Amino acid sequence: MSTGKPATQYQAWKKLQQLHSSKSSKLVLKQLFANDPKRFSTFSEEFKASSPDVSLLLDYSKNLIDDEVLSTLFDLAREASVESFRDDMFAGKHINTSEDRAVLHVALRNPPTNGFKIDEEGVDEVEGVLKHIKEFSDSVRSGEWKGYTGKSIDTVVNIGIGGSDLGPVMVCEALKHYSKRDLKTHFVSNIDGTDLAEVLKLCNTETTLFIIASKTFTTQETITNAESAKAWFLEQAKDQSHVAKHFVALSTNAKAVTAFGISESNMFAFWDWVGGRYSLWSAIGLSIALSIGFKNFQELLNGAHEMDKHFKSTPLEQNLPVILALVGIWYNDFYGAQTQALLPYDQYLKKFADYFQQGDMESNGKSVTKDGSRVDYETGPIIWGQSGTNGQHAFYQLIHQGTKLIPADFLAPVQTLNPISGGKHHEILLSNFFAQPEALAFGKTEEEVRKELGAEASKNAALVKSKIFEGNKPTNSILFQKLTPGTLGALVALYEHKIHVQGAIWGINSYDQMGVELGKVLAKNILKQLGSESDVQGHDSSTTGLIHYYQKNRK
Ligand SMILES: O=P(O)(O)OC[C@H]1O[C@](O)(CO)[C@@H](O)[C@@H]1O
Repeated sequence: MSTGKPATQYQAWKKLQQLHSSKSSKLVLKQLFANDPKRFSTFSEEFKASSPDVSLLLDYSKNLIDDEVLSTLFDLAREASVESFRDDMFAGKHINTSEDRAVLHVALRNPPTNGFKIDEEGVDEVEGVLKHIKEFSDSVRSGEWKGYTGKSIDTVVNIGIGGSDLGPVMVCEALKHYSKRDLKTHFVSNIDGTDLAEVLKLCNTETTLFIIASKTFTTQETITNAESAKAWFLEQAKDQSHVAKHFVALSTNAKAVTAFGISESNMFAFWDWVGGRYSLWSAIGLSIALSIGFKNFQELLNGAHEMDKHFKSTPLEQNLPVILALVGIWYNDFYGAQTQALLPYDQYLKKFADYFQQGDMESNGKSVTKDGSRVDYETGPIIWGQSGTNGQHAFYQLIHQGTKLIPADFLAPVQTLNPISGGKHHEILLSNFFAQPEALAFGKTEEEVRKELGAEASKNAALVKSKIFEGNKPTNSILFQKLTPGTLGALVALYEHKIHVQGAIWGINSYDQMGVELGKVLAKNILKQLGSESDVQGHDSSTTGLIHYYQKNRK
């Protein structure tokens, strides 16, 4: 188990505080690189999976660290029992203590041959569900699965929210290159009727398959959207028995699925040891398998499994998720950085940051430790970002010259999947991928600006100042070979394990999400009161005023 101790109690934490006060002014990237020609090779690690396609290089040399800081960060990981907590997860211990659950998404991407045996209900059913996914996706993709008028399926609509949406959305976008183009995939998540209404305009009842994805099968948004989709379908199809050809469910809740009108044979199961935001590897990935085919889905799982093996067996000093987690903690807890940017230089990864907003922020956005003490240090960062080079023309100004420290991860493929115009686009893209971390780290001095401006510099002091780049902004750079399903699996697992390590050090439970409950309960109560003004009871004057304004003005 993780110690669950407040992180400030670790000796290494105290030492890191001292190191930050005594040497942060000396951790200047320009000097650190000048003093050590081997800095890149010292502070970079390569990950190679057994499949030659899946490899990546993590360069973390452009961080505000030296040997002493880094070795103290590794001491912190050891003191916080990161290794045994990791082993507990793989062993199926109930590390999600508040819900008394194992955390076993790693068991979903575990080939059956390596003897990973865990005594937890459902672990031995993983293969069976994968087989079900294979058979079903093959049959839909081949056209063998027919709708109620005998036509094949050409449109898939996944209805789900949070972890039952974001993973499939991100992966289907990321692996679009491998997708079956004549099978359209749509995602409906928001309770806002606009979301469903706009997707239904693109669908034909005869050829559309609805996937109702909900771990609990009680989520208000998903069940309401699913019911409206079923009503839309039945308006045309008329006969309730046709639902079986057009609606399938992904859930842990067989009772609620059958009550909704979907038979158990059309249900793809998973288990409560799969957290929603870690569920794309489970039956929740059905839309992925439909889009890219089961073989590619399996490769995605295999790539993640390779990263699991790396995380499980590599010494901390060479362990990529551990390194990312530790340098993240250095900024989050000692430099006071509030956010972490994820900046993929690959258009296919444009949803990567959105996905890890839930992955990271729902996991580590906690303020009490596992034993209930209020933390007196910062926990999970705000995750944000977008694909390069779009971000450069939007928010990089603030990263370069604003007042905030924004640690950023840059990710890019060595090889593009679309080498158009003789590879020109990719070379331009990558030149930006290389240039931005360089500019952030080394900046531009006043002297350089003055030289560049020539005579004008002496006339316009403000202009000179505005053109200075202070530099010393930390980044990680991740270069992967090519965006294959396996590589994506490895990248996602890399960040999942980073989140795990950070949660272990902060002593929090990364695997529950109590913070989403209160708003849900209040909304249910308010929904009952929206009928008339006199029903609106028990709120503050602001909430009451807003509801009354709505009631007076709705048509
Ligand atoms: O799959 P379900 O049960 O519909 O839940 C959807 C999402 O709601 C949450 O519980 C809260 O947002 C997430 O953790 C989960 O991914």
